Amino acid sequence: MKFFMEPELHLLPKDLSIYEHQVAGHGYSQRCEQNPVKTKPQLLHSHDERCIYKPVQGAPKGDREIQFYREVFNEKVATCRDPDLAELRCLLPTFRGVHIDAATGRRYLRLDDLLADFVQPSVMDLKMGAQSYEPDASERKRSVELAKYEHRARVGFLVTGLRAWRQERQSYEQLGSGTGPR
Ligand SMILES: Nc1ncnc2c1ncn2[C@@H]1O[C@H](COP(=O)(O)OP(=O)(O)OP(=O)(O)O)[C@@H](O)[C@H]1O
Ligand SMILES: O=P(O)(O)O[C@@H]1[C@H](O)[C@H](O)[C@@H](OP(=O)(O)O)[C@H](OP(=O)(O)O)[C@H]1O
Repeated sequence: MKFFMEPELHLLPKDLSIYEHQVAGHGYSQRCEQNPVKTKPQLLHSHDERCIYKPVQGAPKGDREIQFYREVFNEKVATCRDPDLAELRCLLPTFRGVHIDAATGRRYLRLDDLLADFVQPSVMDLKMGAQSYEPDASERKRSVELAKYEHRARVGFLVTGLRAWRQERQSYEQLGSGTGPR
């Protein structure tokens, strides 16, 4: 019940749908698998609010992400630990608080849907940098990340997912992690 004591927590609205334009990230691979049992929480969408609800990840990543958005979108920029963070606002979806699903206790970040104005949007998800694990990552995490794209150290980024609308075929083309320059 700890979460209900947080001052800036709101209830998750009803009538949310699974976000159809997610191309990578947590929960995505499971969504693509044929297994009907989905244990990972999914990115949710409110068409009317033009927002997405992104599941807060486990510790420590989830709370770090909340802290990051709270600092960037803090109205009192002068009280930010790093006022330069406010310059990131124009590059990020607007953060509109943390919501909780009362039934499960799971928390969600409410963010503007960057694709709300687009019809048949094409989306590419990238991870910047030559490495995507922390210095103290487990051997397992290292090998999972290294196996995703063998040219990453040289190319300097990884394409984690790409979904492009093909007008001539009137359908989406989907490419997964590991796509990229060779
Ligand atoms: N505000 C948004 N508007 C539209 N689509 C979004 C938004 N946020 C996320 N997405 C979609 O969800 C995907 C995953 O988002 P994101 O990379 O933030 O998730 P993540 O689980 O933190 O991923 P990772 O841990 O791999 O960085 C994006 O590639 C995009 O398809
Ligand atoms: O799509 P899935 O199957 O949920 O897979 C997750 C996805 O690849 C995330 O990008 C990754 O987090 P990071 O980008 O933070 O490494 C996470 O690693 P994790 O399990 O170590 O959190 C994976 O489990």
